[in-house]
Amino acid sequence: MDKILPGARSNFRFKNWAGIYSAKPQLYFQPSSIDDVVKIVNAARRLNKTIVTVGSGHSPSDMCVTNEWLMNLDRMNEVRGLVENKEQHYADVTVDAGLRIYKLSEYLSERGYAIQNLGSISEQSVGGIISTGTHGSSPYHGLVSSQYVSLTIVNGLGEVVNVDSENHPEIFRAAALSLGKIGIIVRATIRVVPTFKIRSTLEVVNFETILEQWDHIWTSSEFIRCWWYPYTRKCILWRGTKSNDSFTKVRSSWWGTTVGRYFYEFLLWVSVKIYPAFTPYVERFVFHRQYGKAETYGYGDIAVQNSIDGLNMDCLFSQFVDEWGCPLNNGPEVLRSLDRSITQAAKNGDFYVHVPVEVRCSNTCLPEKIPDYSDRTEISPGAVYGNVLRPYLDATPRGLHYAPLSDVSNNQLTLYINATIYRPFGVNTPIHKWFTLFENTMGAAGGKPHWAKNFLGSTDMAAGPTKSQEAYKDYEMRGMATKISEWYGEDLLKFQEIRRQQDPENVFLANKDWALKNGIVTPEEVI
Ligand SMILES: Cc1cc2nc3c(=O)[nH]c(=O)nc-3n(C[C@H](O)[C@H](O)[C@H](O)COP(=O)(O)OP(=O)(O)OC[C@H]3O[C@@H](n4cnc5c(N)ncnc54)[C@H](O)[C@@H]3O)c2cc1C
Ligand SMILES: O=C1O[C@H](CO)C(O)=C1O
Repeated sequence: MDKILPGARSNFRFKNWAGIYSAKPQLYFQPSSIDDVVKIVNAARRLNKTIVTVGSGHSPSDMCVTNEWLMNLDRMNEVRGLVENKEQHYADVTVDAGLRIYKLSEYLSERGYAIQNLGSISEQSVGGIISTGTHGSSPYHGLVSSQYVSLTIVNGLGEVVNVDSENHPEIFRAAALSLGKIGIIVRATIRVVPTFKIRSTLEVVNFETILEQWDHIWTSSEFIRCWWYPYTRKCILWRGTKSNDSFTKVRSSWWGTTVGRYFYEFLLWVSVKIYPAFTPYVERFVFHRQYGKAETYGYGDIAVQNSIDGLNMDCLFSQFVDEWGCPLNNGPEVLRSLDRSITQAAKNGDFYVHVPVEVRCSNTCLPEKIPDYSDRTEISPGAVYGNVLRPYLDATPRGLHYAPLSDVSNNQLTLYINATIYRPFGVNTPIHKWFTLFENTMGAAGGKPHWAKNFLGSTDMAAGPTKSQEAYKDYEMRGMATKISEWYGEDLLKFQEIRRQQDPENVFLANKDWALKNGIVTPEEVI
Protein backbone atom coordinates (compact mmCIF):
# COMPACT_ATOMS: atom_id res chain seq x y z
CA MET A 1 0.00 0.00 0.00
CA ASP A 2 2.80 2.46 0.93
CA LYS A 3 4.33 1.83 -2.50
CA ILE A 4 1.27 2.29 -4.69
CA LEU A 5 -0.20 5.38 -3.12
CA PRO A 6 1.58 8.67 -3.90
CA GLY A 7 3.86 9.90 -1.12
CA ALA A 8 2.69 7.35 1.48
CA ARG A 9 4.64 6.50 4.66
CA SER A 10 3.64 4.16 7.41
CA ASN A 11 5.98 5.23 10.16
CA PHE A 12 5.11 8.81 10.85
CA ARG A 13 4.27 10.49 14.13
CA PHE A 14 2.28 13.71 14.00
CA LYS A 15 2.64 16.36 16.70
CA ASN A 16 0.86 19.70 16.69
CA TRP A 17 2.92 22.89 16.99
CA ALA A 18 2.34 23.22 20.72
CA GLY A 19 3.40 19.60 21.21
CA ILE A 20 0.24 18.88 23.23
CA TYR A 21 -1.21 16.31 20.85
CA SER A 22 0.41 13.58 18.85
CA ALA A 23 -0.77 10.57 16.89
CA LYS A 24 0.57 7.77 14.80
CA PRO A 25 -1.57 7.48 11.68
CA GLN A 26 -1.73 4.19 9.79
CA LEU A 27 -0.51 6.02 6.70
CA TYR A 28 0.85 9.51 6.12
CA PHE A 29 0.68 11.07 2.65
CA GLN A 30 2.47 13.98 1.12
CA PRO A 31 1.01 14.12 -2.40
CA SER A 32 2.66 16.21 -5.12
CA SER A 33 -0.33 16.93 -7.35
CA ILE A 34 -4.10 17.20 -7.46
CA ASP A 35 -4.14 13.83 -9.28
CA ASP A 36 -2.29 12.29 -6.35
CA VAL A 37 -4.86 13.69 -3.93
CA VAL A 38 -7.70 12.25 -6.02
CA LYS A 39 -6.01 8.82 -6.05
CA ILE A 40 -5.60 8.86 -2.29
CA VAL A 41 -9.22 9.89 -1.70
CA ASN A 42 -10.44 7.14 -4.01
CA ALA A 43 -8.23 4.59 -2.25
CA ALA A 44 -9.65 5.71 1.10
CA ARG A 45 -13.16 5.17 -0.26
CA ARG A 46 -12.29 1.67 -1.50
CA LEU A 47 -10.61 0.68 1.73
CA ASN A 48 -13.12 2.40 4.01
CA LYS A 49 -10.51 4.71 5.55
CA THR A 50 -10.87 8.27 6.77
CA ILE A 51 -8.48 11.13 5.96
CA VAL A 52 -7.44 14.16 7.98
CA THR A 53 -5.61 16.89 6.12
CA VAL A 54 -3.08 18.73 8.24
CA GLY A 55 -1.58 22.04 7.20
CA SER A 56 1.25 23.31 9.39
CA GLY A 57 -0.30 21.73 12.51
CA HIS A 58 -0.64 25.09 14.24
CA SER A 59 -4.14 24.55 15.53
CA PRO A 60 -3.84 24.39 19.30
CA SER A 61 -6.52 21.67 19.69
CA ASP A 62 -6.52 17.99 18.76
CA MET A 63 -8.58 18.60 15.61
CA CYS A 64 -5.90 17.10 13.34
CA VAL A 65 -5.32 13.97 15.39
CA THR A 66 -6.14 10.66 13.69
CA ASN A 67 -5.01 7.07 13.79
CA GLU A 68 -6.22 6.41 10.24
CA TRP A 69 -4.86 8.34 7.23
CA LEU A 70 -3.20 11.73 7.53
CA MET A 71 -2.49 13.93 4.53
CA ASN A 72 -0.21 16.94 4.36
CA LEU A 73 0.19 19.23 1.36
CA ASP A 74 3.70 20.59 2.03
CA ARG A 75 4.79 19.23 -1.36
CA MET A 76 1.97 21.10 -3.08
CA ASN A 77 3.49 24.50 -2.54
CA GLU A 78 3.83 26.22 -5.94
CA VAL A 79 2.59 29.63 -6.97
CA ARG A 80 0.53 29.09 -10.13
CA GLY A 81 0.08 32.67 -11.29
CA LEU A 82 -0.44 36.30 -10.39
CA VAL A 83 -3.00 38.39 -12.25
CA GLU A 84 -2.77 42.13 -11.68
CA ASN A 85 -5.78 44.41 -11.73
CA LYS A 86 -4.03 47.77 -12.00
CA GLU A 87 -7.25 49.73 -12.25
CA GLN A 88 -8.61 48.32 -9.00
CA HIS A 89 -5.17 48.30 -7.32
CA TYR A 90 -5.01 44.65 -6.38
CA ALA A 91 -3.74 41.33 -7.72
CA ASP A 92 -5.11 37.80 -7.51
CA VAL A 93 -2.51 35.15 -6.77
CA THR A 94 -3.27 31.48 -7.35
CA VAL A 95 -1.33 28.99 -5.25
CA ASP A 96 -1.26 25.38 -4.15
CA ALA A 97 -2.96 25.05 -0.78
CA GLY A 98 0.07 23.54 0.96
CA LEU A 99 2.06 26.75 0.52
CA ARG A 100 2.91 28.40 3.82
CA ILE A 101 1.79 31.97 4.37
CA TYR A 102 5.33 33.24 5.01
CA LYS A 103 6.47 31.71 1.70
CA LEU A 104 3.58 33.36 -0.11
CA SER A 105 4.54 36.68 1.50
CA GLU A 106 8.13 36.26 0.24
CA TYR A 107 6.90 35.59 -3.29
CA LEU A 108 4.52 38.57 -3.19
CA SER A 109 7.01 40.99 -1.72
CA GLU A 110 9.41 40.30 -4.64
CA ARG A 111 6.59 41.42 -6.95
CA GLY A 112 5.42 44.44 -5.00
CA TYR A 113 2.40 42.86 -3.29
CA ALA A 114 1.42 41.78 0.21
CA ILE A 115 -1.25 39.83 2.07
CA GLN A 116 -3.83 42.31 3.36
CA ASN A 117 -3.99 41.26 6.98
CA LEU A 118 -2.46 38.47 9.05
CA GLY A 119 -2.85 36.81 12.42
CA SER A 120 -0.01 36.63 14.92
CA ILE A 121 2.06 34.20 12.85
CA SER A 122 2.71 33.31 9.20
CA GLU A 123 3.49 29.63 9.59
CA GLN A 124 0.04 28.42 8.54
CA SER A 125 -0.70 26.81 5.20
CA VAL A 126 -2.96 28.51 2.66
CA GLY A 127 -5.53 25.72 3.12
CA GLY A 128 -5.28 25.51 6.90
CA ILE A 129 -5.41 29.21 7.75
CA ILE A 130 -8.97 29.62 6.48
CA SER A 131 -10.27 26.25 7.65
CA THR A 132 -10.64 27.36 11.28
CA GLY A 133 -11.55 31.04 10.83
CA THR A 134 -8.18 32.69 11.40
CA HIS A 135 -8.33 36.46 11.92
CA GLY A 136 -5.98 39.33 12.66
CA SER A 137 -6.92 42.46 14.59
CA SER A 138 -8.45 45.37 12.76
CA PRO A 139 -11.68 47.38 12.71
CA TYR A 140 -11.65 47.23 8.89
CA HIS A 141 -10.66 43.64 8.12
CA GLY A 142 -12.51 40.40 8.78
CA LEU A 143 -11.55 36.74 8.66
CA VAL A 144 -8.58 35.83 6.48
CA SER A 145 -11.05 33.88 4.30
CA SER A 146 -12.58 37.18 3.11
CA GLN A 147 -9.39 37.67 1.06
CA TYR A 148 -9.95 34.42 -0.87
CA VAL A 149 -11.46 34.63 -4.35
CA SER A 150 -11.82 30.96 -5.17
CA LEU A 151 -10.97 27.48 -3.96
CA THR A 152 -10.35 24.17 -5.67
CA ILE A 153 -11.29 21.21 -3.52
CA VAL A 154 -11.15 17.47 -3.90
CA ASN A 155 -14.37 16.28 -2.34
CA GLY A 156 -15.17 12.96 -0.70
CA LEU A 157 -16.20 11.45 -4.04
CA GLY A 158 -12.76 12.17 -5.47
CA GLU A 159 -14.18 14.97 -7.65
CA VAL A 160 -12.27 18.19 -8.29
CA VAL A 161 -14.64 21.08 -7.61
CA ASN A 162 -13.98 24.77 -8.29
CA VAL A 163 -15.91 27.12 -6.06
CA ASP A 164 -16.18 30.90 -5.88
CA SER A 165 -18.82 33.62 -5.60
CA GLU A 166 -20.53 32.53 -8.83
CA ASN A 167 -19.82 28.82 -8.98
CA HIS A 168 -21.31 26.86 -6.10
CA PRO A 169 -21.26 29.80 -3.67
CA GLU A 170 -22.89 27.61 -1.02
CA ILE A 171 -20.00 25.12 -1.21
CA PHE A 172 -17.61 28.06 -1.02
CA ARG A 173 -19.34 29.22 2.20
CA ALA A 174 -18.88 25.76 3.67
CA ALA A 175 -15.32 25.22 2.43
CA ALA A 176 -14.10 28.68 3.49
CA LEU A 177 -14.33 27.53 7.11
CA SER A 178 -14.67 23.78 6.91
CA LEU A 179 -12.63 22.28 9.76
CA GLY A 180 -11.38 19.97 7.02
CA LYS A 181 -14.79 18.35 6.67
CA ILE A 182 -15.94 19.48 3.21
CA GLY A 183 -13.03 18.40 1.06
CA ILE A 184 -9.32 18.84 0.66
CA ILE A 185 -8.51 22.37 -0.47
CA VAL A 186 -5.82 21.89 -3.09
CA ARG A 187 -5.62 25.32 -4.67
CA ALA A 188 -6.75 28.84 -3.81
CA THR A 189 -6.79 32.29 -5.34
CA ILE A 190 -6.14 35.10 -2.88
CA ARG A 191 -6.65 38.83 -3.38
CA VAL A 192 -3.55 40.79 -2.40
CA VAL A 193 -2.68 44.50 -2.29
CA PRO A 194 0.41 46.57 -3.06
CA THR A 195 3.20 46.14 -0.51
CA PHE A 196 2.73 48.37 2.50
CA LYS A 197 4.66 49.42 5.54
CA ILE A 198 3.07 49.72 8.95
CA ARG A 199 3.85 52.58 11.27
CA SER A 200 2.93 51.42 14.73
CA THR A 201 2.90 52.95 18.19
CA LEU A 202 3.28 50.81 21.25
CA GLU A 203 1.80 52.43 24.32
CA VAL A 204 1.74 51.37 27.96
CA VAL A 205 -1.81 52.09 29.09
CA ASN A 206 -3.57 51.57 32.41
CA PHE A 207 -6.29 48.94 32.26
CA GLU A 208 -8.84 51.51 33.46
CA THR A 209 -7.85 53.91 30.67
CA ILE A 210 -8.55 51.25 28.06
CA LEU A 211 -12.03 50.77 29.49
CA GLU A 212 -12.65 54.53 29.70
CA GLN A 213 -11.50 55.03 26.10
CA TRP A 214 -13.34 51.97 24.78
CA ASP A 215 -15.63 53.97 22.49
CA HIS A 216 -12.71 55.63 20.69
CA ILE A 217 -9.80 53.24 20.79
CA TRP A 218 -10.89 50.45 18.47
CA THR A 219 -11.49 52.58 15.41
CA SER A 220 -8.46 54.79 15.99
CA SER A 221 -6.21 52.92 13.53
CA GLU A 222 -6.41 50.31 10.80
CA PHE A 223 -4.61 47.64 12.81
CA ILE A 224 -4.88 47.46 16.58
CA ARG A 225 -4.12 45.01 19.36
CA CYS A 226 -4.29 45.25 23.11
CA TRP A 227 -2.29 42.92 25.34
CA TRP A 228 -3.70 42.85 28.85
CA TYR A 229 -1.50 42.14 31.90
CA PRO A 230 -4.06 41.68 34.69
CA TYR A 231 -1.69 41.50 37.67
CA THR A 232 0.16 44.65 36.56
CA ARG A 233 -3.14 46.39 35.81
CA LYS A 234 -1.69 47.59 32.56
CA CYS A 235 -2.16 46.96 28.87
CA ILE A 236 0.07 47.32 25.87
CA LEU A 237 -1.81 49.06 23.10
CA TRP A 238 -0.32 48.44 19.67
CA ARG A 239 -1.79 50.59 16.91
CA GLY A 240 -0.69 50.47 13.28
CA THR A 241 -1.48 52.35 10.09
CA LYS A 242 -0.20 51.99 6.54
CA SER A 243 2.59 54.47 5.96
CA ASN A 244 5.17 55.77 3.50
CA ASP A 245 7.62 56.63 6.28
CA SER A 246 11.14 55.15 6.24
CA PHE A 247 11.83 51.94 8.10
CA THR A 248 13.01 52.38 11.68
CA LYS A 249 15.19 50.05 13.67
CA VAL A 250 13.54 46.99 15.17
CA ARG A 251 12.03 47.43 18.66
CA SER A 252 14.16 45.85 21.34
CA SER A 253 12.65 42.89 23.18
CA TRP A 254 13.87 41.54 26.49
CA TRP A 255 12.16 38.18 26.00
CA GLY A 256 13.44 38.16 22.43
CA THR A 257 16.99 37.69 23.77
CA THR A 258 18.23 34.17 24.52
CA VAL A 259 18.78 34.94 28.19
CA GLY A 260 15.47 36.79 28.62
CA ARG A 261 13.55 34.01 26.94
CA TYR A 262 15.02 31.15 28.95
CA PHE A 263 14.76 33.11 32.17
CA TYR A 264 11.09 33.89 31.49
CA GLU A 265 10.34 30.25 30.70
CA PHE A 266 12.25 29.15 33.78
CA LEU A 267 10.24 31.55 35.99
CA LEU A 268 7.03 30.18 34.50
CA TRP A 269 8.22 26.65 35.12
CA VAL A 270 8.90 27.48 38.79
CA SER A 271 5.46 29.03 39.13
CA VAL A 272 3.75 26.05 37.49
CA LYS A 273 5.69 23.23 39.12
CA ILE A 274 6.68 24.62 42.50
CA TYR A 275 4.86 27.74 43.60
CA PRO A 276 1.78 28.92 41.65
CA ALA A 277 1.34 32.03 43.84
CA PHE A 278 4.60 33.25 42.27
CA THR A 279 2.80 33.83 38.93
CA PRO A 280 1.72 37.47 39.50
CA TYR A 281 5.30 38.38 40.51
CA VAL A 282 6.60 36.76 37.35
CA GLU A 283 4.13 38.74 35.28
CA ARG A 284 5.09 42.06 36.88
CA PHE A 285 8.80 41.35 36.61
CA VAL A 286 8.55 40.36 32.96
CA PHE A 287 6.28 43.28 32.09
CA HIS A 288 8.70 45.80 33.56
CA ARG A 289 11.71 44.25 31.81
CA GLN A 290 9.91 44.31 28.50
CA TYR A 291 7.98 47.60 28.65
CA GLY A 292 9.13 49.66 31.64
CA LYS A 293 6.89 51.16 34.30
CA ALA A 294 5.60 54.48 32.97
CA GLU A 295 2.25 54.94 31.27
CA THR A 296 2.85 56.23 27.72
CA TYR A 297 -0.70 56.60 26.41
CA GLY A 298 -0.65 59.11 23.54
CA TYR A 299 3.13 59.11 23.08
CA GLY A 300 4.17 55.50 22.62
CA ASP A 301 7.24 54.03 21.05
CA ILE A 302 7.11 54.25 17.23
CA ALA A 303 8.31 51.69 14.67
CA VAL A 304 7.96 51.43 10.91
CA GLN A 305 8.15 47.87 9.62
CA ASN A 306 7.06 45.82 6.65
CA SER A 307 3.49 44.57 7.01
CA ILE A 308 4.48 41.03 8.01
CA ASP A 309 6.86 42.04 10.78
CA GLY A 310 4.33 44.60 11.95
CA LEU A 311 1.39 42.22 12.10
CA ASN A 312 3.08 39.04 13.31
CA MET A 313 4.34 38.76 16.85
CA ASP A 314 6.50 36.66 19.12
CA CYS A 315 4.15 34.06 20.58
CA LEU A 316 6.83 32.81 22.95
CA PHE A 317 6.27 29.29 24.30
CA SER A 318 4.20 26.20 23.71
CA GLN A 319 0.73 27.06 24.93
CA PHE A 320 -2.93 26.29 25.45
CA VAL A 321 -5.16 28.94 23.95
CA ASP A 322 -8.87 29.53 24.44
CA GLU A 323 -10.22 32.34 22.29
CA TRP A 324 -13.77 33.60 22.01
CA GLY A 325 -15.40 36.34 19.96
CA CYS A 326 -18.35 38.45 21.18
CA PRO A 327 -19.84 41.84 20.25
CA LEU A 328 -17.21 44.47 20.96
CA ASN A 329 -19.79 46.62 22.71
CA ASN A 330 -19.86 44.03 25.49
CA GLY A 331 -16.12 44.43 26.04
CA PRO A 332 -15.95 46.69 29.10
CA GLU A 333 -18.41 44.51 31.01
CA VAL A 334 -16.58 41.32 30.03
CA LEU A 335 -13.17 42.68 30.90
CA ARG A 336 -14.33 44.05 34.24
CA SER A 337 -15.89 40.72 35.07
CA LEU A 338 -12.76 38.77 34.05
CA ASP A 339 -10.62 41.24 35.99
CA ARG A 340 -12.65 40.69 39.18
CA SER A 341 -12.51 36.92 38.74
CA ILE A 342 -8.77 36.86 38.07
CA THR A 343 -8.06 39.06 41.10
CA GLN A 344 -10.30 36.99 43.36
CA ALA A 345 -8.88 33.70 42.09
CA ALA A 346 -5.34 34.87 42.85
CA LYS A 347 -6.39 35.92 46.37
CA ASN A 348 -7.94 32.51 46.98
CA GLY A 349 -5.13 30.66 45.23
CA ASP A 350 -7.75 29.10 42.93
CA PHE A 351 -5.96 29.69 39.62
CA TYR A 352 -3.48 32.03 38.00
CA VAL A 353 -3.45 33.31 34.45
CA HIS A 354 -0.59 33.74 32.04
CA VAL A 355 -0.07 36.83 29.96
CA PRO A 356 -0.83 38.62 27.86
CA VAL A 357 -4.54 38.10 27.63
CA GLU A 358 -4.86 39.18 24.02
CA VAL A 359 -7.72 41.57 23.27
CA ARG A 360 -8.34 42.07 19.56
CA CYS A 361 -11.08 43.02 17.14
CA SER A 362 -12.31 42.18 13.66
CA ASN A 363 -14.95 43.50 11.34
CA THR A 364 -16.65 40.52 9.71
CA CYS A 365 -19.65 42.50 8.41
CA LEU A 366 -19.70 42.20 4.64
CA PRO A 367 -21.05 44.54 1.97
CA GLU A 368 -23.61 43.19 -0.51
CA LYS A 369 -21.15 43.39 -3.36
CA ILE A 370 -17.46 43.98 -3.76
CA PRO A 371 -16.93 47.78 -3.65
CA ASP A 372 -15.15 49.79 -6.32
CA TYR A 373 -11.47 50.16 -5.44
CA SER A 374 -10.31 52.44 -8.26
CA ASP A 375 -9.66 55.37 -5.88
CA ARG A 376 -7.37 53.42 -3.57
CA THR A 377 -3.74 54.33 -3.05
CA GLU A 378 -1.01 52.14 -1.56
CA ILE A 379 -1.79 53.39 1.92
CA SER A 380 -5.58 53.34 1.76
CA PRO A 381 -7.02 51.53 4.76
CA GLY A 382 -9.51 48.69 4.67
CA ALA A 383 -10.21 45.36 3.07
CA VAL A 384 -10.14 44.62 -0.65
CA TYR A 385 -12.56 41.73 -0.50
CA GLY A 386 -11.92 38.54 -2.45
CA ASN A 387 -15.50 37.51 -1.72
CA VAL A 388 -18.46 38.77 0.29
CA LEU A 389 -19.77 35.38 1.35
CA ARG A 390 -19.98 34.67 5.04
CA PRO A 391 -18.72 31.18 5.95
CA TYR A 392 -21.52 29.15 7.55
CA LEU A 393 -19.27 28.41 10.51
CA ASP A 394 -17.99 31.97 10.98
CA ALA A 395 -17.80 32.18 14.78
CA THR A 396 -18.18 35.95 15.01
CA PRO A 397 -21.50 37.43 16.20
CA ARG A 398 -24.44 37.39 13.86
CA GLY A 399 -26.66 40.48 13.77
CA LEU A 400 -23.95 43.12 13.31
CA HIS A 401 -24.53 45.29 10.25
CA TYR A 402 -22.11 46.37 7.56
CA ALA A 403 -21.11 50.04 7.38
CA PRO A 404 -18.77 51.65 4.85
CA LEU A 405 -15.28 52.38 6.11
CA SER A 406 -15.99 56.02 6.99
CA ASP A 407 -18.88 54.99 9.26
CA VAL A 408 -17.35 51.98 11.03
CA SER A 409 -17.93 52.14 14.77
CA ASN A 410 -17.82 49.63 17.61
CA ASN A 411 -21.27 48.46 16.44
CA GLN A 412 -19.70 46.55 13.55
CA LEU A 413 -16.95 44.93 15.54
CA THR A 414 -16.23 41.57 17.07
CA LEU A 415 -14.13 41.52 20.21
CA TYR A 416 -11.75 38.57 20.43
CA ILE A 417 -10.30 37.66 23.79
CA ASN A 418 -7.53 35.10 23.84
CA ALA A 419 -6.67 33.35 27.09
CA THR A 420 -3.18 31.90 26.71
CA ILE A 421 -1.64 29.50 29.19
CA TYR A 422 1.97 28.52 28.56
CA ARG A 423 3.46 25.07 28.94
CA PRO A 424 6.96 25.99 30.16
CA PHE A 425 9.47 23.43 28.87
CA GLY A 426 6.48 21.32 27.79
CA VAL A 427 4.92 21.06 31.26
CA ASN A 428 1.14 21.16 31.29
CA THR A 429 -0.21 24.02 33.39
CA PRO A 430 -3.72 23.46 34.82
CA ILE A 431 -6.25 25.33 32.68
CA HIS A 432 -9.63 23.90 33.56
CA LYS A 433 -10.74 26.37 36.25
CA TRP A 434 -9.58 29.46 34.37
CA PHE A 435 -10.83 28.38 30.93
CA THR A 436 -14.21 27.30 32.33
CA LEU A 437 -14.70 30.64 34.03
CA PHE A 438 -13.51 32.42 30.87
CA GLU A 439 -15.90 30.41 28.68
CA ASN A 440 -18.86 31.07 30.96
CA THR A 441 -18.10 34.79 30.96
CA MET A 442 -17.66 34.97 27.18
CA GLY A 443 -20.71 32.78 26.54
CA ALA A 444 -22.87 35.06 28.72
CA ALA A 445 -21.63 38.05 26.68
CA GLY A 446 -22.84 36.58 23.39
CA GLY A 447 -19.53 34.93 22.55
CA LYS A 448 -18.54 31.78 20.67
CA PRO A 449 -15.23 29.92 20.63
CA HIS A 450 -12.63 30.08 17.87
CA TRP A 451 -12.74 26.65 16.26
CA ALA A 452 -9.01 25.97 16.29
CA LYS A 453 -8.38 26.53 19.95
CA ASN A 454 -8.46 24.66 23.26
CA PHE A 455 -12.02 25.39 24.31
CA LEU A 456 -13.29 22.90 26.85
CA GLY A 457 -17.09 23.05 27.01
CA SER A 458 -18.73 20.66 29.42
CA THR A 459 -20.33 17.23 29.48
CA ASP A 460 -23.73 18.96 29.79
CA MET A 461 -23.27 20.43 26.33
CA ALA A 462 -21.38 17.62 24.61
CA ALA A 463 -22.93 15.09 22.27
CA GLY A 464 -21.83 11.47 21.89
CA PRO A 465 -20.26 9.43 24.65
CA THR A 466 -19.07 11.30 27.74
CA LYS A 467 -17.03 10.13 30.73
CA SER A 468 -17.22 10.76 34.45
CA GLN A 469 -15.66 14.14 35.39
CA GLU A 470 -12.64 12.48 37.02
CA ALA A 471 -11.87 10.55 33.86
CA TYR A 472 -11.15 13.71 31.87
CA LYS A 473 -7.69 15.17 31.73
CA ASP A 474 -7.60 18.76 33.01
CA TYR A 475 -7.14 20.14 29.47
CA GLU A 476 -9.37 17.68 27.63
CA MET A 477 -12.13 19.15 25.49
CA ARG A 478 -15.55 18.00 26.69
CA GLY A 479 -17.49 19.52 23.79
CA MET A 480 -20.16 22.11 23.06
CA ALA A 481 -22.66 20.42 20.72
CA THR A 482 -25.89 21.80 22.15
CA LYS A 483 -24.54 25.34 22.34
CA ILE A 484 -23.10 25.13 18.84
CA SER A 485 -26.41 24.00 17.45
CA GLU A 486 -28.18 26.86 19.27
CA TRP A 487 -25.62 29.47 18.16
CA TYR A 488 -25.31 28.47 14.50
CA GLY A 489 -28.90 27.30 13.89
CA GLU A 490 -29.75 27.24 10.17
CA ASP A 491 -26.14 27.88 9.19
CA LEU A 492 -25.04 24.69 10.91
CA LEU A 493 -27.82 22.73 9.22
CA LYS A 494 -26.76 24.10 5.83
CA PHE A 495 -23.13 23.25 6.55
CA GLN A 496 -24.14 19.71 7.51
CA GLU A 497 -26.22 19.34 4.34
CA ILE A 498 -23.30 20.43 2.15
CA ARG A 499 -20.95 18.17 4.07
CA ARG A 500 -23.23 15.20 3.36
CA GLN A 501 -23.39 16.10 -0.35
CA GLN A 502 -19.67 16.63 -0.74
CA ASP A 503 -18.61 13.72 1.44
CA PRO A 504 -21.47 11.20 1.46
CA GLU A 505 -19.15 8.34 2.41
CA ASN A 506 -17.63 10.26 5.37
CA VAL A 507 -14.05 10.06 4.09
CA PHE A 508 -13.24 13.28 5.96
CA LEU A 509 -14.98 12.25 9.13
CA ALA A 510 -11.80 11.22 10.80
CA ASN A 511 -11.50 12.39 14.38
CA LYS A 512 -15.20 11.65 14.68
CA ASP A 513 -15.22 12.27 18.42
CA TRP A 514 -14.21 15.90 17.96
CA ALA A 515 -16.88 16.50 15.33
CA LEU A 516 -19.53 14.68 17.31
CA LYS A 517 -18.97 16.25 20.71
CA ASN A 518 -19.09 19.68 19.06
CA GLY A 519 -22.18 18.93 16.99
CA ILE A 520 -20.55 19.33 13.58
CA VAL A 521 -22.09 16.00 12.71
CA THR A 522 -25.05 14.27 14.29
CA PRO A 523 -24.80 10.86 15.96
CA GLU A 524 -26.92 9.37 13.12
CA GLU A 525 -24.36 10.52 10.53
CA VAL A 526 -21.42 8.77 12.13
CA ILE A 527 -22.92 5.40 12.93
C1 LIG B 1 1.45 30.60 17.79
C2 LIG B 1 0.08 30.64 17.14
C3 LIG B 1 -0.46 31.87 16.78
C4 LIG B 1 -1.73 31.90 16.18
N1 LIG B 1 -2.26 33.12 15.87
C5 LIG B 1 -3.54 33.19 15.42
C6 LIG B 1 -4.16 34.43 15.19
O1 LIG B 1 -3.55 35.48 15.35
N2 LIG B 1 -5.45 34.44 14.80
C7 LIG B 1 -6.16 33.28 14.62
O2 LIG B 1 -7.34 33.34 14.28
N3 LIG B 1 -5.58 32.07 14.80
C8 LIG B 1 -4.29 32.01 15.19
N4 LIG B 1 -3.71 30.80 15.38
C9 LIG B 1 -4.44 29.60 14.96
C10 LIG B 1 -4.09 29.22 13.51
O3 LIG B 1 -4.12 30.32 12.65
C11 LIG B 1 -5.14 28.21 13.01
O4 LIG B 1 -5.15 27.14 13.86
C12 LIG B 1 -4.90 27.75 11.57
O5 LIG B 1 -6.03 27.04 11.15
C13 LIG B 1 -3.67 26.87 11.46
O6 LIG B 1 -3.36 26.62 10.12
P1 LIG B 1 -2.58 25.29 9.74
O7 LIG B 1 -2.14 25.38 8.33
O8 LIG B 1 -1.56 25.00 10.76
O9 LIG B 1 -3.77 24.25 9.84
P2 LIG B 1 -3.86 22.95 10.77
O10 LIG B 1 -3.80 23.36 12.18
O11 LIG B 1 -2.88 21.96 10.31
O12 LIG B 1 -5.33 22.46 10.41
C14 LIG B 1 -6.43 23.21 10.85
C15 LIG B 1 -7.72 22.67 10.23
O13 LIG B 1 -7.68 22.89 8.84
C16 LIG B 1 -7.87 21.68 8.13
N5 LIG B 1 -7.03 21.78 6.93
C17 LIG B 1 -5.71 22.03 6.86
N6 LIG B 1 -5.33 22.07 5.58
C18 LIG B 1 -6.42 21.83 4.83
C19 LIG B 1 -6.67 21.72 3.45
N7 LIG B 1 -5.70 21.87 2.55
N8 LIG B 1 -7.92 21.44 3.05
C20 LIG B 1 -8.92 21.27 3.93
N9 LIG B 1 -8.75 21.36 5.25
C21 LIG B 1 -7.52 21.63 5.70
C22 LIG B 1 -7.43 20.61 9.10
O14 LIG B 1 -8.01 19.37 8.79
C23 LIG B 1 -7.93 21.17 10.40
O15 LIG B 1 -9.29 20.93 10.55
C24 LIG B 1 -2.44 30.71 15.94
C25 LIG B 1 -1.88 29.48 16.29
C26 LIG B 1 -0.63 29.45 16.89
C27 LIG B 1 -0.03 28.14 17.29
O1 LIG C 1 -3.62 31.03 19.05
C1 LIG C 1 -2.95 32.03 19.21
O2 LIG C 1 -1.76 32.09 19.81
C2 LIG C 1 -1.30 33.44 19.78
C3 LIG C 1 -1.06 33.94 21.16
O3 LIG C 1 0.13 33.45 21.65
C4 LIG C 1 -2.36 34.15 19.10
O4 LIG C 1 -2.33 35.42 18.81
C5 LIG C 1 -3.33 33.31 18.79
O5 LIG C 1 -4.45 33.63 18.18
